Amino acid sequence: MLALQATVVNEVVPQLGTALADLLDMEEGWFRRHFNPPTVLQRVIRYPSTGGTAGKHTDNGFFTLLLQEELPTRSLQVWFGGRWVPAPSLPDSLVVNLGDMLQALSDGRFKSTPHQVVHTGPAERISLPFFIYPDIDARLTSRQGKHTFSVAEVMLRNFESIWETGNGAGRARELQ
Ligand SMILES: O=C(O)CCC(=O)C(=O)O
Ligand SMILES: [Fe+2]
Repeated sequence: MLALQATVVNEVVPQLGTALADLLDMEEGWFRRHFNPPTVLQRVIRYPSTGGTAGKHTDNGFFTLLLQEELPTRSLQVWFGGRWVPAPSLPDSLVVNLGDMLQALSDGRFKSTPHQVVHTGPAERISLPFFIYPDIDARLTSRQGKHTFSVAEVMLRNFESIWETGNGAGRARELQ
């Protein structure tokens, strides 16, 4: 494993995951039990210097850790306070986007983060998202019992929606 992947999986995910589970008021040991191990999807995205975009969407996992190349331009935009806010790429930092599974597990108390990428150059831009899900074999129930789902089934539905039917990711359709 690369040093970056080891830091993400062994340090950032457990610390942030435990803190979120606490905020969600989940029972003692909930994070350890359902993220043993976490499911981590890693992607490398290149936006050419001539420009490139990622349409507005939410990520469908628990949360996403996004490492952005340090550029003076702010291509990642986050929907906040009723408008698109550009997110800076700060040195040695990760952007955290909350995912749809976290929204469901919190019975809607936390909202997944709508975001999009509008990159207009002049340099190329590389981003490295780590999509963090619970154990792929987990079946989870939200804090108030309103949602129950299988992690594997939700992941498969998301894959089909993006890559087979072309309907976009997460809450993409709600955001239109
Ligand atoms: O390239 C980025 O900064 C974000 C990519 C993204 O939102 C995604 O892959 O889900
Ligand atoms: Fe995303």
